[in-house]
Amino acid sequence: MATMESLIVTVNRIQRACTVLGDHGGDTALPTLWEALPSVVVVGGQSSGKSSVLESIVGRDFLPRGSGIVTRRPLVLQLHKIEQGVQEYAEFLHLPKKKFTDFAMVRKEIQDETDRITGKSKQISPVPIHLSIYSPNVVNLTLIDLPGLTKVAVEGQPESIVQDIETMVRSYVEKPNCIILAITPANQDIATSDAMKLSREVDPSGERTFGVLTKLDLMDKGTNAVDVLEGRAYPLQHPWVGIVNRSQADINKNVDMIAARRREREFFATSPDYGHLASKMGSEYLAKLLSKHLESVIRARLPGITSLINKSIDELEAELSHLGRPVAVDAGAQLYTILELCRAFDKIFKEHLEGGRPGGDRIYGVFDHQLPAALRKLPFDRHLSLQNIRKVVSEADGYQPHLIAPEQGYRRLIDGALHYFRGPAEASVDAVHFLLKELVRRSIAETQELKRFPTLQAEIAAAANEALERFREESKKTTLRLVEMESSYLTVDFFRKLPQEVEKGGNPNSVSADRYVEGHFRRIGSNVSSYVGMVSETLRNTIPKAVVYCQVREAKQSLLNHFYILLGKKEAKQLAQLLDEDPALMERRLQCAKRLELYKSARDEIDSVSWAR
Ligand SMILES: Nc1nc2c(ncn2[C@@H]2O[C@H](COP(=O)(O)OP(=O)(O)OP(=O)(O)O)[C@@H](O)[C@H]2O)c(=O)[nH]1
Repeated sequence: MATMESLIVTVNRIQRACTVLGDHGGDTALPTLWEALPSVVVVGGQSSGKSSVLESIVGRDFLPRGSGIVTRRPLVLQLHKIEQGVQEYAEFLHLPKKKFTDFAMVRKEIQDETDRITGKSKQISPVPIHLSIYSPNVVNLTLIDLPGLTKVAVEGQPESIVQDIETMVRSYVEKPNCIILAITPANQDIATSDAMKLSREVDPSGERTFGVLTKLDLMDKGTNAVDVLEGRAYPLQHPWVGIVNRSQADINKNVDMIAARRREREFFATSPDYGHLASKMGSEYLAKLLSKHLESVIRARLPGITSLINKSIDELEAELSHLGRPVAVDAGAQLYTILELCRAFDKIFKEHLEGGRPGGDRIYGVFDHQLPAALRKLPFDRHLSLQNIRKVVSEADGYQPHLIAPEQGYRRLIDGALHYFRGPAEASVDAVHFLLKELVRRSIAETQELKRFPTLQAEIAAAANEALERFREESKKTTLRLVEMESSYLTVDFFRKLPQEVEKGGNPNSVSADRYVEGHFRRIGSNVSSYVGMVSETLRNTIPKAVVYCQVREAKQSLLNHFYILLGKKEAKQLAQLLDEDPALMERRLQCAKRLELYKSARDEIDSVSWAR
C-alpha cells in the first residue's frame, strides 16, 4: 500500500494539473476530474474566523484582511510537509518559477491575482487561485477557502452578490467528495449559523461535515460550549473541534502564530470547562484530524477515480478520432484530404443507391408504382370519345370523306393521344431527380468526416446538385425523345390487320354506308385505344431504362467528376478555404486534447503511486 502521504501528494498534483488544463468543474460539456477529487472546503459567514482557522492550520499569516468581502475567488491551498530545518516557502500556480518566502508578499499576490480576474469592483469569480505552501510545520492537506456567506451586499456590489456567493459555495459543498469545514463563532447563536445551515442542507447525515467552533474565548462569562463540543447539542458524525484564534488586538500587536498556537494550547489545558477535552481541541489537532480523514477518503475513492479516469480517456480518445486530425498545411496534402472526403461521401451515396443504406428502393417505387399509375390516369377516354373521334376524323377528311379507312384521322387521333405520354415521362424524370437530391442530402449528413468542414460540405452538395440537374436535363431529352419516336413511326403490323376486320363485315357497300354511323367511329376508337395501350406498355418499360441510364447510372459513376476537374485547377489558397474548419469544432478538439492530457497525466500519477506499493 502506498503511504498515506504519497496519496495526498498524488491528489494534490492532479488538482494542480486540473487548474493548469482548465478543469475547475462546472463545465458539463467535458468530463471533469476536478469534481471527483476529494477536497476540504472552508465554509462560514463573514468574520466567523475562516481566515484565522486557515492561517493557524498553516501556522502563518498570509491571507488578505479587510472589511467586506475579502475572499472573492476560491483559494485552493495545498499544504506540503517538508523536512525540519528547510526554509518554508509558498508558490502560486500562476507564477510557477517564483518562490515566496515572505508571507506578506503572498498576501499581496492573492489580492492582486484576485483583482486581475474580478477587477477592483468587489465582484466574485469562481476561477480558483492555487497556492502551495511547503513547510515543516504543516500536514499534507488541500483546503479551499471560499468567500464568506453574507446576508447583505455592501456599497459597490450588485444585489445579486449574496446569491452569487451562496451559489458558488453551494457548488463546492454539494459535491459528494467535498469535506466541509463548517466554521461557526461560539459567541453567536449556533442555530442561526450560515455554515451549519448550508452543511445540514447538503449533508443531512453529517458524514462529511466537520463542525468548528471559533471564538470560544469570547463567550459570555458563565456560558460555555461543552454541549456542542461533546456532540450533544448538534450531533455530527465527526467530533466538533473548538478553536481559539488570535483576537483583533493580538493581530494588531503582531502576536506571531507560534505564540498564538501556544496560547491556544494553554487556553484548553487550563480551562475549567474544556480541560477534559484539551487533547481534542485546537487548530493543530484540527489539521491532523482533517489530514487523516482526507487520507481515508482518498484511499476509499482511488479505485473509483481510477476507473473514471480510464473511462474518460476512452471517451475523449473516441471523440478526438471522431473529430479527426488537424488539417494539413501543404496544398498536395490538402488536395488529398479533399479527395478522401469526397470519396467518403461518394461511397455512402453509392450505398444508398445500391442498397446497404435505405433510399435507392424508392427509385424502383417510381417505376413500379408512380409511372404505371400516371399512365393509367391519362385522359384517353375523353380523347377517344365518339364525339371527339367524329370531330377529328371529319376534320382530317375535309370535303372528301374517307373511302375505306380514315388514314389521316387515325394518325391525328394517335398523335394526339401519344402527346399525353410526355407528362408521365417528365414526371418520372423529376421524381427520380428529387429522390437523388434527397440521397445526396442524406449522404452528406451521414459523412461524419465532412462535419468538420462546413465549406467543403456546402461545395460538395452544390456540385452534386448541379450534376444531378444536368443529368435531369439529359434524361428529359431522352425520355421525351422516346415519346416522339413513338409518334414519328407507327407500328405498321398493327394496322395491316385493320382492313381485314372491315372486310369481315361482308358486303363492301355497307362499309361506306357505315362510315358515318356510330359503330364505325366506335371501331376506330377501339383500334386507336388498343394501339395507344400497346405504346403505353412499351413506354412503361423504356422510360425507366432511359431514366436509369441518364440519371441513376450517371449519378453513380460521375456525380463529382466535374467537381474533381475544378478541384485540379484550384490554387493552394482556394484549397485551404475549402478545408476551412468550423471554429467551434477546432475549439472542441483543443479542449478535448487538453482534457485528455490531464487524464493521462492523472493516470500516470496514480500509476506511480501504485508502483510504489
Ligand atoms: N478573540 C478571538 N477573535 C477571533 C477568533 N477568531 C477570529 N477572531 C477575530 O475575528 C475577526 C474575523 O476573523 P477572520 O478570521 O478574519 O474571519 P473570516 O471569517 O475570515 O472573515 P472574512 O474574511 O471577513 O469573511 C478577526 O478580527 C479575528 O481576529 C477567536 O477565536 N478569538
